[in-house]
Amino acid sequence: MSNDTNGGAQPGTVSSATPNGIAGLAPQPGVDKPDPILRASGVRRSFGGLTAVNVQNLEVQRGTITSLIGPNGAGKSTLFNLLTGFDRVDAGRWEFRGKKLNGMGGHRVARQGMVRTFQLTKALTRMTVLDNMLLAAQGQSGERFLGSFLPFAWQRQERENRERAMELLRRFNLEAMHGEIAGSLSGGQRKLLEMARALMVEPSMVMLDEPMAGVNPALVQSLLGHITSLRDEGMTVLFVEHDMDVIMGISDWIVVLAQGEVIAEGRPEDVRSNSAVIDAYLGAHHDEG
Ligand SMILES: Nc1ncnc2c1ncn2[C@@H]1O[C@H](COP(=O)(O)OP(=O)(O)OP(=O)(O)O)[C@@H](O)[C@H]1O
Repeated sequence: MSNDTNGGAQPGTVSSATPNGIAGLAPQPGVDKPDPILRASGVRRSFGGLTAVNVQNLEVQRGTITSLIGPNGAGKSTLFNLLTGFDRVDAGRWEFRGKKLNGMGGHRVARQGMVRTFQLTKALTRMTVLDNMLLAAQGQSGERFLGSFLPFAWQRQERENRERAMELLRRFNLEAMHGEIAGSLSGGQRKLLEMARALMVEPSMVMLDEPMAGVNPALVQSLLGHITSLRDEGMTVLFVEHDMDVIMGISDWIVVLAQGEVIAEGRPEDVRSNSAVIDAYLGAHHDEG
């Protein structure tokens, strides 16, 4: 697919570098990081009698690619939703760049610089690629509010948004598709668009929810290249992904959840050989069987 080219460094080469001061960290659940961008403690969420998330302590080191993994039902999506303001905790607190986020809805969280990707909804697939990008900026920056009082500022903002949108579409090799209906994109191109949309608000951290799901294996390397480039530009990336090969190859740090709790953390090589992780995955397979 000519529209999906590698966005930067080779993903296979990044993990051994362990950038940003985490190389010497002890691979312990809940270990403090030297320069955390996100810190969570005592975060709990139950559904009826089931404790879906019970995270005592979790820090994400600034400028890393950190992956959240765990067997089915481990609580990954629930934790992701809680941290990004799309679900409410029963208890706990978390802060991003030193600012408490408890109680903030998703749009306010995004305005703090922590942005998540979303799968394109039906409505979005009927809009053009460019309009998708412009809507992402509008939904997250409070632009409507500005426009209702200051039309000139709004016009300038709109022009800047268009410029940024086209620049990002160029970066993700979607420029030629800007006038096309988003629903006509391939699975891989949709994932690129989802990532590009998240970047409209110039976040300092992007949270990717299964960015490789449904993507043709040939395009996975391209997506990984883009993710690595984001990290290399100084962004922090947190992602939830099922594919172990993908995670081991690209992550600087891995957090493993099982039954809602962080059971292990470390560099890929630490996690790969961790017996608690192996047991959790095997246990989950037994439960399924
Ligand atoms: N809205 C909800 N109502 C009731 N139970 C829920 C709800 N959301 C999640 N759960 C339960 O909470 C637990 C954690 O689910 P969650 O989706 O967070 O896990 P996950 O690690 O993302 O799993 P998967 O990898 O299968 O997507 C599961 O037992 C799930 O059934």
